[in-house]
Amino acid sequence: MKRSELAGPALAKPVLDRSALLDVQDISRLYGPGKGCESIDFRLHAGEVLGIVGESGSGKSTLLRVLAGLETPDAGRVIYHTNDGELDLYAISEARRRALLRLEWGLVHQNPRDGLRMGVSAGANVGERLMALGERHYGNLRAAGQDWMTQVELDAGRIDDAPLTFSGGMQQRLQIARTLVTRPRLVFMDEPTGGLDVSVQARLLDMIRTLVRQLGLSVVLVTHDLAVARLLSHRLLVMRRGQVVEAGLTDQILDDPQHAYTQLLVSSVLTP
Ligand SMILES: Nc1ncnc2c1ncn2[C@@H]1O[C@H](COP(=O)(O)OP(=O)(O)OP(=O)(O)O)[C@@H](O)[C@H]1O
Repeated sequence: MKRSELAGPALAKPVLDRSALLDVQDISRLYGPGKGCESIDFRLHAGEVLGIVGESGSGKSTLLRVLAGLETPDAGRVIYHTNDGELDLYAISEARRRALLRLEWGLVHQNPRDGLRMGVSAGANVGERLMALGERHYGNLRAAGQDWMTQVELDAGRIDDAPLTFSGGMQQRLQIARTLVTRPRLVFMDEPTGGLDVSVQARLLDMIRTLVRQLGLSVVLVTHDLAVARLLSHRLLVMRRGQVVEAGLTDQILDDPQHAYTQLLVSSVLTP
């Protein structure tokens, strides 16, 4: 991202539904001293985008995997607030955790190949997640495929093409369509614009920002790119060597960082 984009406007604050969606309580997952994540606490509210930032190796992806039910923590609890009550993510069965990811949550990987089935058509990639929710009507599945391809600004005329024939940016759009078609209550994104050309990144970011706003999505976003964090996140956690060194509103943290590490992170982006 360019400096000028970092200085751009923050995501407009939605009227937040202040109900808690996720409570993260003293979570640790360490592979070695300072490697992984340690003693992490925060609450995510409905309609909120929480950015997790920090340099490479600071533990962002480890934390995201634990939050998304993909890696068991050494200690701590992840409490998910459903409409029917609370679920303790690692006290429920593996099958129930998998079902959560399929039915109520969404995960956008940095590499779209990790989130798509490359050999089947774009439409099938979108329709498949709906089928997991019980939709069987071919016409409805196809219409949803076309609708979502349009929403992510892909040519719906390419619904029968395999994602293998798409560019990296197009594959990422398709992965987002596949994730959002089921209208998940909570979405995890790991470097969603990483590995793409800057101009492709900027257009994709713009689209993600629009969808987040329109759908009022609740998102946990991992990024090492402060410009991405600025554009998408309402609040930030800054991680260093597995620990959160600073947390707060995005503008406050990026405009007036308090911790020496955050000051370094911000200045290393701002200094040519
Ligand atoms: N499965 C694993 N086994 C051993 N060490 C691991 C494992 N996964 C991550 N680590 C280590 O834990 C630390 C944190 O890695 P993690 O991927 O969470 O950081 P990150 O902030 O997401 O970095 P990046 O942006 O480079 O992915 C690193 O030192 C990494 O080498």
